[in-house]
Amino acid sequence: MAGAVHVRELRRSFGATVAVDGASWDADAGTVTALLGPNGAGKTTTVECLEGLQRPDAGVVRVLGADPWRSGAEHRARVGVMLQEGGLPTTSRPLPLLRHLADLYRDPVPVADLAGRLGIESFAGTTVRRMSGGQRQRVALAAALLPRPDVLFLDEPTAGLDPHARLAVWDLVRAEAARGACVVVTTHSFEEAQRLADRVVIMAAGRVVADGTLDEVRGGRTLEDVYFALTTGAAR
Ligand SMILES: Nc1ncnc2c1ncn2[C@@H]1O[C@H](COP(=O)(O)OP(=O)(O)OP(=O)(O)O)[C@@H](O)[C@H]1O
Repeated sequence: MAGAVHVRELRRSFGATVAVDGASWDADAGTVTALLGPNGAGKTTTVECLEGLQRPDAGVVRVLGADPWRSGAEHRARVGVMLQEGGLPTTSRPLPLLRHLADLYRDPVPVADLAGRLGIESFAGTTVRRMSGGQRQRVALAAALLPRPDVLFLDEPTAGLDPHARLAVWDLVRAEAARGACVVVTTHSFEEAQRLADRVVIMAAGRVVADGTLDEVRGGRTLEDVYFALTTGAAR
């Protein structure tokens, strides 16, 4: 299905701060889109509008053809979300927590599969409170993948992960796209964008300053050069 994620002329302000200033881009099923941009560029605000956590002031956002602000439980079950903070209950251990979440879904990925691929067994006895940041992130990612979502939003999924875990996450994300999911990843890592993404959207000061396939956006230069050329002076 084309156009799994659709953003048109999106605007969202907080008081005098225009967080998103008329952004437009699309992402298709079976692809990974990397959303890049300096701190404060409007990436999280855009993604939260797509997740139905924030309401746009103007413009249109659609996920799987639905307005995420008004959509119900059935729609939400098709959308996987991994937030930076994780939002995991602090006294849980990872495997019972994931098994409990799996029970909420009709056809979950087996917990043992995800736990194995993300190396979660090695800290199975640790409560969320005592986990390292990277361990929490792996559990949050496993939780987002459990329902086999059609659309997956990942906010800096490998920030702070060790190199082995990073590779495992990249493999899993590519596998999600290969089975047909539309994956949107916000990242500050050029390596991550280049390893993962079919398409790249670069935001600066609330606007989209580049949008295309990785090769289109690079245009024969490095992604890093293009990024700095388009975003320097736009940080806030
Ligand atoms: N709830 C809020 N109240 C006030 N201002 C906000 C709020 N959320 C975001 N902003 C502002 O909107 C702008 C865009 O923030 P946003 O979090 O979308 O950026 P970002 O691109 O995700 O940044 P980062 O890379 O740091 O995560 C920033 O100036 C931020 O301070």
